[in-house]
Amino acid sequence: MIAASAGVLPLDGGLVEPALSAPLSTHADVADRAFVKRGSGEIQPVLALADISLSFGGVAALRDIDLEVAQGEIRAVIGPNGAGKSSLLNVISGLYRPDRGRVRLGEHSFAHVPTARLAQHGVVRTFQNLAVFKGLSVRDNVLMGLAHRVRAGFLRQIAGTPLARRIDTENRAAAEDVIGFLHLREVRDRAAGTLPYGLLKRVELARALVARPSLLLLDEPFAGVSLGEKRELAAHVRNARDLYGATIVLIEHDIGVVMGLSDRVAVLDYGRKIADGTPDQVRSDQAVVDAYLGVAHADETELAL
Ligand SMILES: Nc1ncnc2c1ncn2[C@@H]1O[C@H](COP(=O)(O)OP(=O)(O)OP(=O)(O)O)[C@@H](O)[C@H]1O
Repeated sequence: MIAASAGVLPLDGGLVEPALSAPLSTHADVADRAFVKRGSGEIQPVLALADISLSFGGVAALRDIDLEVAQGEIRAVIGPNGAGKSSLLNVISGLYRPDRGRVRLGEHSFAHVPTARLAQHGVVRTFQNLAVFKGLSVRDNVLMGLAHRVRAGFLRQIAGTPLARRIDTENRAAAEDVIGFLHLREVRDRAAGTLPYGLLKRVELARALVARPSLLLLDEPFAGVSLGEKRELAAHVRNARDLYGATIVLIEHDIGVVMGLSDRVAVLDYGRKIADGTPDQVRSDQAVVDAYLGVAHADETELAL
């Protein structure tokens, strides 16, 4: 087995009922609408990393990484412990400045992504450790996902005006929409701290989605979630792409869930990208097998997923 958590999840048939009715996309659909067309007709990925390298002292966390993420794609980055997954997500979200290389978000290219302006570029990131406010209701937690839209100082200035009321009404409508979408209506008034962990992860996803990001970065979204909750959460992540239109990049340890959910998977090992392709391509890639097992294998070896 590739890893202790690498069980096969029946994701193809195990989707929970979506809150909205729309056809679910196939991998072929994603390939069709893979890139944003520029005026010139040139195609452009939503996210592109070029030649990214990053070291900590003598440790090369990332080496010469190229990665493209197409619009509407669910793109996973996997790899053994210490492979560089978190470093990569931190570079994309601007928490780390790479030593070399560029990050392009849509039309904008950065040597160091401005983390404080991520939302302006349509990018939202979740963190591995839950960042839910336990004393707040589910609804208020979701509303926090819109807090960046209007500066607090401006809100204070316009308090009580029709504009303030309109912003509040629009925000509440957006929150209700995503609460319904993620099947959280029954718990919307409950304090988040009273909910089980799997539901909290869903609240976090709701808070990330409420701003309708064009690119959603998920940091180990399935960590600590039970098997049944993983299936449900995976269906919600897929629906976030299919019905909310978010392009999704996720780093994840649970390879089983990744293989069932992702359109393409990039594999890191010791900071290098050693494979990049569809789940089937990656699953049978000898370098990937070797990286996970840490030993050389006969050519016919396949990942036992
Ligand atoms: N802030 C940091 N300071 C020093 N070294 C770091 C820092 N962040 C990452 N590293 C090192 O960079 C390498 C890649 O780490 P990273 O956390 O990106 O890997 P990972 O694939 O996310 O690992 P895991 O799956 O265990 O979370 C490791 O050798 C790690 O020790």
